Amino acid sequence: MTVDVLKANELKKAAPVFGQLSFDDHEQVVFCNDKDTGLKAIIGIHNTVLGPALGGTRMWNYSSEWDAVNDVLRLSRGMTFKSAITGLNLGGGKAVILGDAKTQKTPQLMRRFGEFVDSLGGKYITAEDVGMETADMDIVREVTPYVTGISEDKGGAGNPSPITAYGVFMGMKAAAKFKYGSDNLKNRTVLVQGIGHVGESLVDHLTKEGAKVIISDINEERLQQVSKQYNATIFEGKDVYAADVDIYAPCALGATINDITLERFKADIIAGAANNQLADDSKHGLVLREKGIVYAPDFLINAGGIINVYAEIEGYGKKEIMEKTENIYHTTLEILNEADVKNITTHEAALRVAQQRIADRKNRR
Ligand SMILES: NC(=O)c1ccc[n+]([C@@H]2O[C@H](COP(=O)([O-])OP(=O)(O)OC[C@H]3O[C@@H](n4cnc5c(N)ncnc54)[C@H](O)[C@@H]3O)[C@@H](O)[C@H]2O)c1
Repeated sequence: MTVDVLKANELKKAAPVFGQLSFDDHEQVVFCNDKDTGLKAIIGIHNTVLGPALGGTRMWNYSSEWDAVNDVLRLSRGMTFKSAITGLNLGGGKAVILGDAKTQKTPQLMRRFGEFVDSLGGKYITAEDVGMETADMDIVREVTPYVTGISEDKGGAGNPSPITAYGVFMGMKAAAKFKYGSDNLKNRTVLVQGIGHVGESLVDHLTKEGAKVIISDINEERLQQVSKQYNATIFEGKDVYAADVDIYAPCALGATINDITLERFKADIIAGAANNQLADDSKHGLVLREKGIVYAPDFLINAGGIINVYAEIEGYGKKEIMEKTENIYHTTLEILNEADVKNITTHEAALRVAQQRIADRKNRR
């Protein structure tokens, strides 16, 4: 998934890895190459103070290798803060495989990728992300124990996406409580951008709550199917960012909140599953605050998936998974109030909590 923050030309001007803004003190970056299977992958390990770096693998047809490097670095950094704020003993990491998941993903390629993960001896633990299925993680499991998100019949916690969607729903309700004084989303208009694994499940929760759901996706077939199943309205306008809705839920790409889109938002609340929604954390977080748009930090409210896969390591069950995910409601409300009191962005408020937990652990060592 390309990120709008720095384009290839700008990245080239910076030092290739250590000099990138997104490098941000990564502990280790591993480039994996295998001619026989066509595998080209990058594993980013941002921080392991709290535990092994856990984060999914994304397979995406990047427009350049620079975009892939930038994406994996931004994503693995985000995982550090996601696990820290959620109270999990995990560090932050992520992997990207360069290529088209529909045409270039083979069992051989996934197995080879698993061998690279295994070579890190547990410092990085993988899972699924965009372009990956639970079945792919089952293949990775054949060659390494350092994988989560495997099938339930193979001892895993299964597909994390429905849990992620539930956490996003909780975060969205908390944001509504903060903005409107009530967390009831009945009759609120919610635009869900991207109705993939997480987006569709979010549509399900919203529909059951009685919200007016509008959906947008680049996949026409999915649009028709989800619209029919949940009686959701397909977005017909030209500009999804200017849609006249109460809540915008980005569940597709990162960096959709950027210099170009920011001026156009009419929504009161932004709460969605996509990672790295703010193209520039501090700059765009501040503009949202000035415009009075309540932004529920992505790495806080989309943590349901990591809570689910962490169960495979810690051995807790569905009940605890759901309780921890439901708690996203309270944490989100606390962070929104904290940001308000301290007059800082909601992203900054969440980041401070996460960074403090990491600093405390480091000091105790
Ligand atoms: N799956 C999880 O548990 C999880 C956990 C945390 C964060 N996330 C993040 O949530 C987002 C969605 O994850 P997913 O697993 O549902 O992915 P997915 O690949 O299943 O779904 C993504 C959907 O977005 C659509 N899409 C792509 N570009 C679009 C565009 N420009 N406009 C509208 N739609 C577009 C795709 O067609 C697809 O339907 C990703 O950013 C992912 O990193 C997912």
